[in-house]
Amino acid sequence: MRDSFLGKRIRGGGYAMKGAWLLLRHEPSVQVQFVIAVGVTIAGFYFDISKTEWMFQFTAIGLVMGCEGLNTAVEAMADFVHPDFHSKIGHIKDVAAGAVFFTAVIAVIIAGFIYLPYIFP
Ligand SMILES: Nc1ncnc2c1ncn2[C@@H]1O[C@H](COP(=O)(O)OP(=O)(O)OP(=O)(O)O)[C@@H](O)[C@H]1O
Repeated sequence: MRDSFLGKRIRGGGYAMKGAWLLLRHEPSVQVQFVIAVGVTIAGFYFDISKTEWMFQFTAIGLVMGCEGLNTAVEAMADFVHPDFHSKIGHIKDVAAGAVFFTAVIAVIIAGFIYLPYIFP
């Protein structure tokens, strides 16, 4: 069972959940995003948003937190392979952070589309 197709997939899922827990436990940026995700989920219940709005909201949350997790992995990898200061490492980290920025801007726009009509009817 351990080395079967299903066994490997189940083990992979366990590693992924461990990684998600590590991000939530140790990464301040992911922790902030998690608090914001809980906040907008409460807001979603408060304003009784539609099913489509829930889908966009969860897509935005998943995009931002997923991208932030990958950015954290890129930063850790960069620091591991080249702990010293190097302009190439700086470029790699800036580009990875830029990817998170794209998703964060889109998430703010989606939040505006969802909540502004409820707040200013
Ligand atoms: N080794 C390095 N060489 C060159 N520039 C670096 C290096 N490390 C960091 N930088 C620069 O500093 C910025 C911040 O890097 P850092 O690794 O501290 O990430 P951070 O945004 O502070 O994330 P975190 O708070 O999660 O550590 C990078 O985007 C990059 O411009």
